[in-house]
Amino acid sequence: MSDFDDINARGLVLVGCGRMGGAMLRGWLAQGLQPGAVTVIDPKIAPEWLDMGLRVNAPLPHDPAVLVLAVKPQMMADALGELPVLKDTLVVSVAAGTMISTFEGVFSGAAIVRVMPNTPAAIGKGISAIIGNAVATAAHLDLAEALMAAVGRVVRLDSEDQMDAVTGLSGSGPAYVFHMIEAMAKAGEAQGLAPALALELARMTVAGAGALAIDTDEDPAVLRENVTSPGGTTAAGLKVLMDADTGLPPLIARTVAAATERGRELGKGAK
Ligand SMILES: NC(=O)C1=CN([C@@H]2O[C@H](COP(=O)(O)OP(=O)(O)OC[C@H]3O[C@@H](n4cnc5c(N)ncnc54)[C@H](OP(=O)(O)O)[C@@H]3O)[C@@H](O)[C@H]2O)C=CC1
Ligand SMILES: O=C(O)[C@@H]1CCC=N1
Repeated sequence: MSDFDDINARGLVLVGCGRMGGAMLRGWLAQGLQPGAVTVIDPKIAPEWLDMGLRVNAPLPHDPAVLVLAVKPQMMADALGELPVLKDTLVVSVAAGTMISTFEGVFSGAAIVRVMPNTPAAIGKGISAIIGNAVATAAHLDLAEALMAAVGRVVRLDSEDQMDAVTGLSGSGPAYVFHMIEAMAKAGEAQGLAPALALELARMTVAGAGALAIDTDEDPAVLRENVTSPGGTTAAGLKVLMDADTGLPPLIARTVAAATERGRELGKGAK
């Protein structure tokens, strides 16, 4: 990615190198970000990051191209309090809930882009939604988009109001899908399959269906119908899964609503 040229020259600061910060960093390094251009601030950084040539808990460069904030929303105030004033640095936050206005209170006059990524970014298969503040120019948004495009697809939002729903859907979404794998494997076991076999079948079924869903222009409903023979096994299964009262649709609706609401609460400072 050509935008890494500026970042490699001026530096990128990553505050918080846990599950999400680490997933993005892994993706960026694979795409050409130079380890020596990255300053990672994380007091309890995992040992795996220590021998990669990163600048770990080192003094910050005086004018980094990008500051990425990837600490938990509940830790954000502490993390922000430890940072120096930065000039001309694009501030990117991936924190759920934490509003752009919170960062504007700390980085006065700065371009700020709020991003909601997800952990498949670690293998370049993430989806990120981005929204900038009023100071963020087209160039700032392009830089944020390029950074996130290095680890997956990017969509731009019209309004920050959409961010909690995005968080509840795609930010948290990989966990729902992993749980689907767990649940399918358990269900296979209940029908007599050995645990390892059931897990392998469930994992590859979800992975293969996901790959097929993005490899074609077909609507997911059509892909579903392609599996469903009239009077066959899938129809019998879907009768249960698609039940309007007890099936997946109301369950997923409640799931995404609960996650979205939690994002709103975090945005209001809930612990
Ligand atoms: N995980 C995910 O799938 C996604 C997460 N996010 C967002 O990413 C952010 C990070 O989440 P996640 O990676 O899961 O959380 P983690 O707890 O895995 O990572 C956060 C890291 O930040 C460290 N940390 C805590 N305080 C500070 C500080 N003051 N300065 C520097 N580092 C600090 C933590 O250390 P310690 O463990 O010692 O506290 C930890 O290593 C959250 O805001 C979350 O909303 C967004 C999308 C998806
Ligand atoms: O669970 C969380 O709060 C974070 C945000 C989205 C995914 N993980």
